[in-house]
Amino acid sequence: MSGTSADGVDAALVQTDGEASITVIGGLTVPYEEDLRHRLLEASQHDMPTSDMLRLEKELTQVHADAVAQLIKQHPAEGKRAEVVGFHGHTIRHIPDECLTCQIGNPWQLAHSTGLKVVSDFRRNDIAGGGQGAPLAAMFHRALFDTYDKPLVVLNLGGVANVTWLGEDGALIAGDTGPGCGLLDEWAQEMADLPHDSDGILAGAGRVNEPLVAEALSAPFFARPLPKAADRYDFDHVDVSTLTVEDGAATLCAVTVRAVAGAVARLPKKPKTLWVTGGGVKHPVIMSMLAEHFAEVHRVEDRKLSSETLEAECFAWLAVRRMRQLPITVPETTGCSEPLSGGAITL
Ligand SMILES: Nc1ncnc2c1ncn2[C@@H]1O[C@H](COP(=O)(O)OP(=O)(O)OP(=O)(O)O)[C@@H](O)[C@H]1O
Ligand SMILES: CC(=O)N[C@H]1[C@@H]2OC[C@@H](O2)[C@@H](O)[C@@H]1O[C@H](C)C(=O)O
Repeated sequence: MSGTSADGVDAALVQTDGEASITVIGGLTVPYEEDLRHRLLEASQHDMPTSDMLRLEKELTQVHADAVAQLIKQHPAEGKRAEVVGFHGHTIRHIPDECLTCQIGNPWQLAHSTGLKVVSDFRRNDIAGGGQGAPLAAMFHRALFDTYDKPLVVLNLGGVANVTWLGEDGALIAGDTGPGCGLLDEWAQEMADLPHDSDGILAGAGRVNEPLVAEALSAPFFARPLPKAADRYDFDHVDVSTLTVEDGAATLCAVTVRAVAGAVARLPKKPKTLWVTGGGVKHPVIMSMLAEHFAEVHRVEDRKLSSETLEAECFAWLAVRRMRQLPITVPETTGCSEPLSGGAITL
């Protein structure tokens, strides 16, 4: 999995039936070199010449192949028994309202490098079937949190933020809520030359500008009910450029958290617990702002799950579901018209 933050490839080795049986054997992250990260972010925002895009795809795929090789080397006995790689690739466009999405990554190259079957292109069947193409993690969250006290919400704080609401009797609703840490990353890079607001050092010293939060959240996206999905760059209208670096960071955290709270408030029942995953769990200001809106907030680590590799585990699980012809999306998770399988198999 290469998430929208473009910080690297997360990989996980998982033994699963694509249903309730999920055993995570190991996981790791291979960070991108600065130049590759820069070109991925560039390609995600601007049209890129085709040959440059193909070079980018080839290099990106090679990092994924290296991640698989490292993981198998770390766990040789289980690694030898690996059957399939779930390969999300990297999203460079997501425009569900036009039925468009694009994840780059060459499954043939990965299949040759690893000697394994590859499942890729997870989102386009959902889009073709009337869905938003994201989020895809909802059914995995349901499988993981099946025995927990409901209703609950799983919140992923990556570049974009997405939630899965789980009710009693297996009910689920999912969707993207708005920005995750993406806007904050850009702000930290532009204003402080930092890759991100590490440990909340900027936001922790700032004050929230309420009028700017209200203005940011007045965009039509935030009024739409779940399920809905967004591109990482759909929130460029959020403008804190008049503020100091610290106040801007605090205000961006508030935008992320209020958007989550607003989306969850419109769900059928208040969650008892919010389980948080993704890199945002390491941001203390975001976490303490969440605690102002939700009675119980936990990192997924509190239940021995990994916020770093949960999405990678999800795509392993989804790959197995694809091999078994099981659905990966339902109308409540993406708005697709019927439960749909997804993913292309490269033998
Ligand atoms: N120590 C830290 N302090 C504050 N924030 C952090 C820290 N470590 C990571 N982050 C945040 O987490 C982000 C990465 O999160 P993650 O890897 O879950 O995103 P992603 O998977 O790329 O995104 P998406 O889920 O949208 O695809 C970083 O860009 C940064 O904003
Ligand atoms: C189009 C796309 O890549 N969307 C990502 C992004 O990052 C978080 C959020 O937006 C989520 O909808 C999705 O990723 C996760 C893995 C998902 O599909 O569940």
